[in-house]
Amino acid sequence: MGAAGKILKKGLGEMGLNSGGGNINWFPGHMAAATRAINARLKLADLVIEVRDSRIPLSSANQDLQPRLSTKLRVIALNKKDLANPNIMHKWVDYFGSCKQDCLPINAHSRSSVQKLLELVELKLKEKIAKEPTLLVMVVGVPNVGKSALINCIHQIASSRFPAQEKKKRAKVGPLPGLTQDIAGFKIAQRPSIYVLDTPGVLVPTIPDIETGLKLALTGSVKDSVVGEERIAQYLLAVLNTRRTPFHWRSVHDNNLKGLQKGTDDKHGYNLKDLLPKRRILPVSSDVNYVEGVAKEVQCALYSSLSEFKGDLEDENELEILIEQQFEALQKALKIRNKATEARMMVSKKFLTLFRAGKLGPFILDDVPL
Ligand SMILES: Nc1nc2c(ncn2[C@@H]2O[C@H](COP(=O)(O)OP(=O)(O)OP(=O)(O)O)[C@@H](O)[C@H]2O)c(=O)[nH]1
Repeated sequence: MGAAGKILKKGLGEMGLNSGGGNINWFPGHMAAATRAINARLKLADLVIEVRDSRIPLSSANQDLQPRLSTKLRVIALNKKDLANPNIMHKWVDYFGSCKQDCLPINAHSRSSVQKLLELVELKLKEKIAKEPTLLVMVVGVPNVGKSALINCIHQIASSRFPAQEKKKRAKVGPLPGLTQDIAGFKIAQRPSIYVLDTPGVLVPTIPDIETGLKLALTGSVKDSVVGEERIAQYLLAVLNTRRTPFHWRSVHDNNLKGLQKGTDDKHGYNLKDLLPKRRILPVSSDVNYVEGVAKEVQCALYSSLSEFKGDLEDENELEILIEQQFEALQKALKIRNKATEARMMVSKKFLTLFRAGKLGPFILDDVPL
């Protein structure tokens, strides 16, 4: 386990949680029922689209259901590819290829991306297509990976392919003759008919260790309240520092400094432009600029604190000291003036929001297995 892993283990240990992850109640109440429900519906599916988060291609799987899923015709859709590091993505595609598993990085908000996924699905179903009149595709995945976004996009594509179909086309299907049942889905192909079920199967993520739990929390598959925003932010800082990511933000820092310098230089003289009434800026673009500006401030703060740090990043105690300094630097960068107790929570929430929206850059948190 790296220093990032140790830090979070230590932090969670103080909360009285164990390091194995097995005894933590990550998903109170729903586990067994959810798994039973998915198993029953999986029987009906001719092909399964397993949606995973591109940022955690392995951690966003459900290990309990993998044996079951691997017996089915399956395509793994690595969703949110826009948030994942494109320089590493191809290694994951190669990895799944080496496991003889079809996989495709997608962005569920992009129609052309989902269209490519449907082409792959139709190709995989080609063999079955010869034998069956109606085929069913089911979308499954752990919470928040983008199953609904994908299904909505498939619905749009289906409606343009078959404009006559009502909002919820009902497909008559059944696992055995005589046991036909009505299932709601969208028709994406004809002769034979291929339907994509309109309700996704929500899988319970597997949490074999705390680090996996933290990655799932960081990407939104585990509720923040289960671990706490501060610990998730602490983990994110540990990951960024041990990967030396803030060093990549040097140019952001240098450009920011140049900008500040220019700002003070400009103040020396009057400028006619400053006296004219300001043009109204559309709120949407000013919001975007504001968020970009905040993200830059955060990157500069983390770059400065890491470059000034003289300790050993592999030593968990020293890394922890750096992280404490960075919480303070982030508070300034984010202009949070609340009391110390509230400030930490606010810093964590804003920092996580920036990361989750991809404003700190694209990441892949899992390592490709050797
Ligand atoms: N950046 C990005 N965001 C996405 C993408 N797909 C989905 N999202 C966002 O991810 C969040 C979760 O998407 P959902 O479609 O609700 O995910 P889900 O898997 O149905 O979630 P549950 O209902 O909790 O199981 C939403 O904010 C989506 O807008 C994507 O490809 N890229």
